[in-house]
Parts: sequence; C-alpha cells; structure tokens
Amino acid sequence: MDDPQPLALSIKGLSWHSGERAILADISASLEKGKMLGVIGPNGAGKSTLLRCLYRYLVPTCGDITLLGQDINTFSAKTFAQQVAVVLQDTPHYFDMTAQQLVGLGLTPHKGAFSLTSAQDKQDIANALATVGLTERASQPYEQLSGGEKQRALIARAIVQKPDLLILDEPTNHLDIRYQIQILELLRSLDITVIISIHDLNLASALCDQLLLLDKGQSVIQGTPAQVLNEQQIGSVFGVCCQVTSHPQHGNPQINYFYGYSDNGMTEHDEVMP
Ligand SMILES: Nc1ncnc2c1ncn2[C@@H]1O[C@H](COP(=O)(O)OP(=O)(O)OP(=O)(O)O)[C@@H](O)[C@H]1O
Repeated sequence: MDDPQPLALSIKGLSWHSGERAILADISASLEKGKMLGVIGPNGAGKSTLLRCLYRYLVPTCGDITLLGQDINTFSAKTFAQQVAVVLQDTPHYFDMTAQQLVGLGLTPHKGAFSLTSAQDKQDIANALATVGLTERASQPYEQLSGGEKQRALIARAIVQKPDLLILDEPTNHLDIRYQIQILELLRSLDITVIISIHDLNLASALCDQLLLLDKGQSVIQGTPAQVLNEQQIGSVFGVCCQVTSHPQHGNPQINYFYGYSDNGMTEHDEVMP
C-alpha cells in the first residue's frame, strides 16, 4: 500500500472575530500535498477571510494553521514568502512596470537584495509568461493590460515564485471561459498545493480535488466534488434550485440551474418536476 501523502495544510478550530461578530467560526480543513482545494460558498460566507488568515494578513482569534506540519506563525517573513504565493482578486497598481518585470517580482523572496537576474531567471520568467499566454505582452506596461491579462500576469508571477502553497482568491473573476479552464488546468499541472476560492461550482467540480463549502462563516462540509455538490446541499446553502448530473467527460457533478425559483427552490422544484 502507498504511504499517505503528508498534509500540506491543516486548519483546526479556526475562528476570526470582528468585534463581537464571528466572521469565521470553528473552521477545520486539511489538504494533502499537491492537491487543489476549492473554497466555495455564497457571498459573505467567509471565503476571503479564511484565505487572509492562511496568508497571515489576518491573525485568527483562535485556532491553528500548519503548513507542511509547521505552525505558520513560526515561519520568518522571508521563508513564508518563499513558501506561500498569493494571487488576489483586486489587483494592486504596479505603475512603471512592464508585464515581465511584474512576473520577475516572483523571484524576489528567493534572492538577495542586490542579486542580478540570471539567464535561468529570465528563462523562468519567459516560460511563465508563455504558460499564461502573455509572451506578446511581455514589454507592455502592466497598467495597460486588460483585467484578464493582469490576472494572468499575477498568476505567472506566482508560478515564478515556485511556492509550496499557492493561495488564490477568485482568480478566474476577470477571465474569459477559455482562460478560466486553462488557468485552473495549469494550476493542477504545477504539482504544488493550491487553495482557491471560486464562485463557479461547475469549474470547481471539474478541477478541484477537494471542496470546502462555507456558509455564514461556518464549514458545512469538506470532501470530494461528488460528496459536496448535491442538489440538497446547493439548494440549502445557495438558495437556488438545480439538477445535478454527471459531467459527460470527467464524471464529476455537473450542475444545471433552474430559473424562477428562489430561496425554497428545492420544494418548488420538486413540485413542478415530473
Ligand atoms: N475586516 C473586516 N471587518 C469586519 N467585517 C469583515 C471584514 N472582512 C470581511 N468582513 C465581513 O465578513 C463577511 C465575510 O466576508 P468575506 O469577504 O470573507 O466573504 P466571501 O465569502 O469572500 O464573499 P464574496 O463571495 O462576496 O467575495 C462579510 O459579511 C464581510 O462584510
């Protein structure tokens, strides 16, 4: 029998409060090395807040987070930056920087203050730009790229960083459907551990190994797409009516939404469906 993969990420009893309000309450989840975990849930469920705790932007009110068995608070800032890359939904401004210079920032955590860019570095940057389809935009100012191109440049920067854990907050927001699929397939192929918040449940079903479903700051379930994405669960958490079938290509759940049914849609659906 194969040895089980070591846990890349473990979250235990994580809570984050804003004043009296519990934004996250007692979240536990885990992920094996090299796997992709999709964090799903309605608006305001706490997806971004959970990710912010994972990349140490927020300090949890209580709970433990370990990366490869080590408490994330014990990493130095430099080591943490080497091991964890983050791609956020609101892209910051990078004035006066070309696309390839932005991608080159991914090398920073691995280099000394005055290190020169080596031939290998340049190759890595060119490869990452090619991977996200931005070779022809390499010399263009980052600020002049479209929303989707900026998003892809930020993903290329994360690729260059070669992290152990890649955290992405809704990275497919600005992408057209081709790049949504391509970027998620790419993330899978990188052989690093990925945690990603994502709204498109069909995309999450197709490309994530595990899903963590959050609702009102609480964990509803973690499991495979087949364990998480069923009509009852989607209906009660998202307040929509749907039919879940098996995708003709990959076999994971494929969700077809019904229109004109709201909050208690499951009941109405049951009544009108033959
Ligand atoms: N710094 C903060 N202080 C107080 N409340 C916050 C803070 N950050 C987020 N919240 C609240 O916590 C809740 C969860 O927000 P969060 O952004 O984590 O949700 P989300 O699941 O990522 O939502 P969306 O799908 O809309 O992006 C929201 O009600 C939000 O208003």
